Amino acid sequence: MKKTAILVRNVKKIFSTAKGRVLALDRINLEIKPGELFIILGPSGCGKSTLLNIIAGLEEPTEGEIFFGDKVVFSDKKHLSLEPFERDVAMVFQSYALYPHMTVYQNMAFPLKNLKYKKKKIREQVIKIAQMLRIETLLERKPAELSGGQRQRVAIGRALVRTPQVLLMDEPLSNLDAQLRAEMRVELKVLIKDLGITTIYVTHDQTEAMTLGDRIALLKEGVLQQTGSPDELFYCPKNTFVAGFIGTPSMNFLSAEIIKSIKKPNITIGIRPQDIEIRPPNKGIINAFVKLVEKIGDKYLVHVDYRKQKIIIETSNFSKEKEVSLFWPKEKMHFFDKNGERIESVEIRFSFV
Ligand SMILES: Nc1ncnc2c1ncn2[C@@H]1O[C@H](COP(=O)(O)OP(=O)(O)OP(=O)(O)O)[C@@H](O)[C@H]1O
Repeated sequence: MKKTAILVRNVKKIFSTAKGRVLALDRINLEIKPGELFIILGPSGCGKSTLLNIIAGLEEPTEGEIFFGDKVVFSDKKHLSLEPFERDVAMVFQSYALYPHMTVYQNMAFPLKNLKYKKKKIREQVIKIAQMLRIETLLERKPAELSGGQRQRVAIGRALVRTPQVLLMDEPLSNLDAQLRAEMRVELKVLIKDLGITTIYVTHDQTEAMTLGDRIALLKEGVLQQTGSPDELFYCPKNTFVAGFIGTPSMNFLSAEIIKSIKKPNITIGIRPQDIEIRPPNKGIINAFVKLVEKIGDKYLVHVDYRKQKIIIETSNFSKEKEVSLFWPKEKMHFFDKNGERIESVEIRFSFV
């Protein structure tokens, strides 16, 4: 098996608009492995869809190169750009444009008919994928007779029937309600893994990214912040943006100063809400005042004030104290320099400011 399914090299995208140029992507480098479920994550407008469209061949980068396996599918130097169908990609979007006059079966068979598959082969393939998606009983219905979740399954089925080399998905579950989304997410992962198709999945939802992805690339304003497994991004964020974007509630940030150091004295200390323990006053590291307590399921989110900075603690037991002390294990602290970049230092002596 080839080591790399998709290689994105130094991809830059500038849109020219009436109001000037928009730098949508700035020198993006990615290496996606065969069979990987790879997530492109980031806030609205960060360039996720642009990057996906560029990989699909629906949009051309301003600069850079893209490889599918050993094959160049885009190169600015070679003035080469393959069409989407030449790249053998299938796409699923947020709005699933099914043909309303066709049945589910006909919708799913459509891509295979176009490829001039034999009737028997089409039937076998549609039924196989419909069974995997658990829509085999709906094959004779029209899209209007289906629920949102069922329609989205049909759209996914239609993308998968011809077993493309690469599956590209742009927020495919965002039209579904929260419960259905969570269910579909799990099913989708099982299906993609069963089929072994290399998949790139765009979302702005970090929970979705963390549960679905083998690896995640997190973008901010067209710039790649970090690529890694969900655990790498959660436990070892490269900067304060990644640290704050991944995990709910967000990581707490506290200002501090390095003691006995001339260089970079101001730092930020990050501690996740789940890593903080509430103790009686003076029994922890810092004393703080409780401002608000939220109960979410069987958990409490305790909001406290510490020297005008807000800290959130997630805990499973809390009795209504007003004054508390907070404790956390040393190894749970994340250190960032004044530019927000992670500092990998085992021994940092600091004081809060
Ligand atoms: N055709 C275009 N012309 C000009 N600017 C564009 C065009 N398409 C996208 N942009 C700009 O490029 C940037 C990236 O857009 P893109 O749609 O890729 O973001 P996104 O991360 O997918 O956002 P969302 O999550 O809101 O869909 C934005 O600033 C956007 O306004």
